[in-house]
Amino acid sequence: MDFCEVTNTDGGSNGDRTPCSILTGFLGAGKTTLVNHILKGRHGLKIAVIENEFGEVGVDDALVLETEEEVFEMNNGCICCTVRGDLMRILNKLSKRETKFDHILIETTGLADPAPVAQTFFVDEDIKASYSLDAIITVVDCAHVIPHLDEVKPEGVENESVEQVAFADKILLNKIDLVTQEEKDAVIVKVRGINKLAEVIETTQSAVDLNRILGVKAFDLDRVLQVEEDFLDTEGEHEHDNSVTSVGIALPGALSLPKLNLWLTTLLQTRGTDIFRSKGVLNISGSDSRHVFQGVHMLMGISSSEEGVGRGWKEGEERENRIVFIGRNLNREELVEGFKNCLVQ
Ligand SMILES: Nc1nc2c(ncn2[C@@H]2O[C@H](COP(=O)(O)OP(=O)(O)OP(=O)(O)O)[C@@H](O)[C@H]2O)c(=O)[nH]1
Repeated sequence: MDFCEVTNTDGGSNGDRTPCSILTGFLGAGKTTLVNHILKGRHGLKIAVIENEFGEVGVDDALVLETEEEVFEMNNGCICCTVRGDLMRILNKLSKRETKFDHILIETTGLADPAPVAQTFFVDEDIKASYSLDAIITVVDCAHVIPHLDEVKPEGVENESVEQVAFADKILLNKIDLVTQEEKDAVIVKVRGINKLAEVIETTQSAVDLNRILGVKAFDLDRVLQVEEDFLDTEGEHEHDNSVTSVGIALPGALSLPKLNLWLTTLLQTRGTDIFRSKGVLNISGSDSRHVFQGVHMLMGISSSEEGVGRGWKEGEERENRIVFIGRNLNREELVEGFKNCLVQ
């Protein structure tokens, strides 16, 4: 992979304020891949990552690279609603540290509206004094985004996918390896219909030149106020699509890889329209490697630490299997039963 040098080594600081980027994009678009790409870059920046994950059984901590950078988890709700207080607390705590970070990355869940997260930087006096919002970076999955952008939600319910594109300062058109030229052009037309001003950058594996996204001072409050005039109104309500839920399962034991492959392939082939996202960390029978499962709608893959994906099991670490499904009409019992059937007896 290309390593990118960030020449602006002050992290695009505004005075003493630390620049922050909000990384957003629908489920499975490539946000964690982008975080890993940034952490691997030779940019000389001391970066903190704040992660928010949807669902009660977290696996994202296992998917972010082992790194010297500090990663903070916020898994008690959605960043744009209930955990905004947690975000403010983490940011305020970090600003009081003696060793300061050069840049903060905030990865939202794929179902978050970035606007209330961005609002945090303008309504809290301590945060305003310590941080500047550098850019909202939206990762778009070219292969899957159109049905999500087109979806008509019930009255009053937000289309988070549209909000994520609308508020973006930088849009990564990711997974261009999965689409034809015509499909990509259709995504560009759709995205441009929602946001005419953001810079659009085509990527695979979220591999973007970091000079184009970090320390860029791209967030423009005036533009956002044109998109949403009550952006600074902290009393403003936003309603999520509650038909999208998650089922998280944690199981001890070892799994049979052929059984698991068959179960997941069949499940996603038949239910992959409703199951938007699935992911997991797995203990496979007969293998000492830690396996990672990734699914976005019907596309899925299982890879292992032996192949260089994720880290291996640590000495003494409990080899638990954790899997998460996010989507509509999920049947917990059926999913638990299916997953359990993949255990080696
Ligand atoms: N083919 C292809 N796959 C990609 C690309 N970028 C990311 N992926 C894969 O897409 C899957 C989801 O990527 P993540 O980075 O975990 O996506 P995410 O947006 O963090 O997902 P959530 O946090 O669950 O919303 C993984 O299997 C990635 O390896 C790409 O450009 N092309």
